[in-house]
Amino acid sequence: MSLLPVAQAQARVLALGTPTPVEAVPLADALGRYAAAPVVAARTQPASDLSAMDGYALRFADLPGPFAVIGESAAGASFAAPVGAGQAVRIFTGAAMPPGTDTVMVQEEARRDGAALFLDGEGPGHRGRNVRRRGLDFAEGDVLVDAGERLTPARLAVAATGGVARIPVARRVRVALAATGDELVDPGTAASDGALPESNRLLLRTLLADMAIEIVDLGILPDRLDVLTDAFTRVEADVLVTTGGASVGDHDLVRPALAAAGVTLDFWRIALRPGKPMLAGRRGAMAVVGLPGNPVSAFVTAILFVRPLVAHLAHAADPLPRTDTAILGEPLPANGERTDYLRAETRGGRVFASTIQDSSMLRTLARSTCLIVRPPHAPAASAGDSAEILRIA
Ligand SMILES: Nc1nc2c(c(=O)[nH]1)N[C@H]1C(S)=C(S)[C@@H](COP(=O)(O)OP(=O)(O)OC[C@H]3O[C@@H](n4cnc5c(N)ncnc54)[C@H](O)[C@@H]3O)O[C@H]1N2
Ligand code: MOO
Repeated sequence: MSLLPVAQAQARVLALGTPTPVEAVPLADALGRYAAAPVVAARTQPASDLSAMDGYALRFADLPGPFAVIGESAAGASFAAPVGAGQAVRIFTGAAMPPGTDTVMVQEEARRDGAALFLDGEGPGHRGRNVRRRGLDFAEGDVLVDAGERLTPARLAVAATGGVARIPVARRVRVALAATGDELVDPGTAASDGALPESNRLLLRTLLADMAIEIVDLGILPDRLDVLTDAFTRVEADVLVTTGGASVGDHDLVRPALAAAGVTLDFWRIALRPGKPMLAGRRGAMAVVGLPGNPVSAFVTAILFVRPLVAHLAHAADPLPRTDTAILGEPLPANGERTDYLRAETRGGRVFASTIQDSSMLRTLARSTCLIVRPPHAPAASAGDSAEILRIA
């Protein structure tokens, strides 16, 4: 079987999943989810012309005054009577402009003598100065958040201001996690020399922690065909993610166990380093992604495939990770046929790839701030060249 290019593999993984049903949730519960329909403003903001400053509302044409102060307008307690020529109203930030006024004189430039008001400074430079016009931010009926956009704190705040109380989002995505390998033990367990603390489920759980998911933890499974097959047959989830046992060794039993559990394989092996032995398939509506066991390979494939798949199920319009551009601090050799994701650090505004790029080395990964993306057959690059990077810290 030939190696699948990364972009094709991503498209095929996304196509394996069915976006989950929609529920309307209160704004405070919608963080990190994706709007399943456009969020539309139910009101105009500001709903009327408002003062942007503490000072005096007046008619620009009457400047430089003097003015007679005839009342006060505060946020939530506006002055409703019409304001005539030569008159002004004391006003505070966020308060409605009284009818007839069009400009605010800031209080730092005002001098009061009883009800008389004098300009004591340059004054507002133009009609409408220090006034926020009705609808400045948005109008009723405007789309505040597009369908498929991620709900960030700022997007939730604008929805609240738009008079929206609940947003339709996908129900939580159920993600089943299984680590495989006879050598693996729970972290912190007193263990023999041959034992290795298991870290991939933690990596996956935490890489997905900012998304609306429910984890179905299948734990650490041994390298036994019957046990793996049984676990993969019973699991109920939107996505099953396994790690380890994806390669060609005698103890790499994930593929045969998935097949025995009724999973149809869509592809196996990607033109990717690290992460080549990844596999993907489905059982009914459940998407299945088998990540390689090496922790760095699991990390890279989780970012390139698992997070996007979960985002796609959660109705994200744009689920793939975004890359940036950075300047190389050192030359890089020409690349082979696989897209390479080099662990790298940023120093002085330039990126430096780690000397050893072994996919077992978590400390190197932990020190890295980005992955340098080297496309298939990229020519050698020099210090100072720009390169595509994926930020990871
Ligand atoms: N003859 C070949 N051998 C290998 C190939 C190949 O093409 N031909 N591919 C290599 C590549 S690339 C990778 S990546 C690995 C992936 O293999 P597996 O998915 O079968 O992973 P394992 O053998 O189970 O484990 C690899 C390594 O990672 C450790 N591991 C596994 N799971 C965890 C976990 N949950 N937490 C921490 N560490 C874990 C495991 O102990 C091994 O050291 O195959 C190459 N071989
Ligand atoms: O692809 Mo493996 O993930 O290079 O080490």
